[in-house]
Amino acid sequence: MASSSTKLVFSPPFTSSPCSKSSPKSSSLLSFLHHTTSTPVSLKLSHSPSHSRCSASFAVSNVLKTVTSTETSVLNYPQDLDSGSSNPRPTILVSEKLGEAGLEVLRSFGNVECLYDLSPDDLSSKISSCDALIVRSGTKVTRQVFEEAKGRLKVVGRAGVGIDNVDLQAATEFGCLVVNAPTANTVAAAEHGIALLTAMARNVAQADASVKAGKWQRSKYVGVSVVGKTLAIMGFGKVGSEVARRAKGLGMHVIAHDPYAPADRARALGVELVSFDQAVSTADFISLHMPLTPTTSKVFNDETFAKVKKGVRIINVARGGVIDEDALVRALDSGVVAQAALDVFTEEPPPKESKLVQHENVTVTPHLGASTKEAQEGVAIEIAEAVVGALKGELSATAVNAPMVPAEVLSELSPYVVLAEKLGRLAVQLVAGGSGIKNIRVVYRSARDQDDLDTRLLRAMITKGIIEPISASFVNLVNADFTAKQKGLRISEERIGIDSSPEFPVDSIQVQISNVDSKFASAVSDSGDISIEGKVKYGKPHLTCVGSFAVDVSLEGNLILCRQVDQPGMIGHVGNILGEHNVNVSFMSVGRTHRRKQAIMAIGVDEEPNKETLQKIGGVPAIEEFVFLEL
Ligand SMILES: NC(=O)C1=CN([C@@H]2O[C@H](COP(=O)(O)OP(=O)(O)OC[C@H]3O[C@@H](n4cnc5c(N)ncnc54)[C@H](O)[C@@H]3O)[C@@H](O)[C@H]2O)C=CC1
Ligand SMILES: O=C(O)C(=O)COP(=O)(O)O
Repeated sequence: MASSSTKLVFSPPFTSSPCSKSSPKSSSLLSFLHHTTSTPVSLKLSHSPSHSRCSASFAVSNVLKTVTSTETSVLNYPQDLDSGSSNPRPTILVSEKLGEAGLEVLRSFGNVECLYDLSPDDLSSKISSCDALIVRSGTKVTRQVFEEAKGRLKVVGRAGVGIDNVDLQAATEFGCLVVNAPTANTVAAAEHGIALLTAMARNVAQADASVKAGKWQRSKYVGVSVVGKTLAIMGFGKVGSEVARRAKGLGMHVIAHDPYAPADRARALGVELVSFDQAVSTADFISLHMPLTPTTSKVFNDETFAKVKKGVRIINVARGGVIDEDALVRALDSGVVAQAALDVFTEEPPPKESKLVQHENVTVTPHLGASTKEAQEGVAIEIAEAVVGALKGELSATAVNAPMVPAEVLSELSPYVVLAEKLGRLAVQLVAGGSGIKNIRVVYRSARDQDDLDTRLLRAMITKGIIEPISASFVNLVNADFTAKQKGLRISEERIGIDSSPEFPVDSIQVQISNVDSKFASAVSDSGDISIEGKVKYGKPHLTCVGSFAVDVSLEGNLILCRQVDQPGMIGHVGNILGEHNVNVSFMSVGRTHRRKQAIMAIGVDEEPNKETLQKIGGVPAIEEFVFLEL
């Protein structure tokens, strides 16, 4: 049983609910895997006393019905693709050229429309009839697109890596999942980087144009050798690493700057990780491979060019925006930068009269980094599978604005996800109207190791359950944290370790709402919070605790909670009233504090009782309070 030898209590210590039957053990901090938003989620380490003063709980009847399917659609889109439509297949808009193999995957699942020349306005007016949108780098998926989608757009697939053309904040706010295809074009981009590096060093493009113009200028196009030269890779991620590997093969000395790259990956490739200044000041060639973000925007500017080795050569297959293009023109004119080879531009296509593009020491390509047959087929399949998965309500391994949850974790958490949402829905309905909800505490009891319980899904579903009954907001895993923050909800999570089999991820989930009045006083625990607890039993969600009362009711259909004086005949009495009004009881459970004192009756009902039925229940003399809750 319990081993509570470790007395780690982080302030404030949490007192376990009297309902909790599981004995606690030393608790540990629940790790929050990649919690990416700034939502005020706090997590505390606690140790609960090893008492268990649960009132006796007994099921009055056997389960008459089982809960409906607990199959998880964690994205929980606002409307069911299949409902109310003569054409249940989703509509997938592909706005840029996508490989045939990917289109095949999409066509097997939905109606695919390939419209490659949409203006921003056309896209905005088209989008409200689309469930998914697939883009490359040429389509700007702006806030306006999400607004005009009017809730229908469920997923944006970026057939490639860079997602700087998608307004991620807007996507998240609208609960639209964004997925990308981050691996299939890595080699293509690296090969293009090397092609530009060597072509630039040997003036291939300029010499080609010269010969085609009828000239033969051998001395004008004398190049530089790359062997023995120092190449600085800025951004040592997938593409950067592959460029490094190839440059090593060319006999270059490779250094890299990347504040987030693991040193062992660099070491394994024989690459030294250095500071930004060291990289730019020692390199003969600088190759850019970082994403365009607010931090990297125009990171190559006048100040940077003042630090480089005179005559440096620059390659950019990342994003045009990481360079201040006017500053680069100045550096080229002054000879500080000898040459540049650019695949990407701040504005694409760049203006015809662009000084940078027209510069004689600049080699350009029209964003061709990912454009090999092989990469495009790979990217198309990668994105099509991610989009189809997302449309089915699954999370993709390449989700950009939602946690990436492996399929096996999803399937394991599936019944707990259903439980979490139902607990959220119940808890919020127990709040008396008019009282503002601010602080929600979620307590997970689990035998799993701290790193082995990912609660993001559960938290999102509790948030959904709490918010949706009291507002018009639609909440899913993508926008749960954002929406909670918008509504001023503070959700804190706590994990209490228990001695039990770690076979199941969670033993119980408790939802507490603080500083509010309840319309059902018995739901308020000793600590003064509305508190309910649930468990998954036989794969189905059950309510196991209301306030200080233990109950056991399958969370199916709707629920009536009554507090009564514990005396014989109550179950029959209320059961008769419901039966007379044709309301089918699916489950009943009574929990009490002391014999013949107060008891709580939890009654699962298939149909919603009408006002008259509820009044009759309320009129039973021994019933002190009752509440009807929709699940
Ligand atoms: N021209 C083209 O057709 C293509 C362009 N790209 C571009 O290349 C970029 C990199 O792609 P991947 O290597 O696949 O992405 P990645 O995510 O694997 O690598 C990016 C690396 O940049 C690093 N980084 C982030 N901020 C940085 C900073 N301030 N300074 C230095 N490094 C920083 C990251 O730590 C990461 O290691 C993409 O974001 C995309 O914009 C990618 C594929 C094709
Ligand atoms: O994958 C990327 O980030 C790219 O830049 C490739 O862009 P593209 O799909 O060729 O428009």
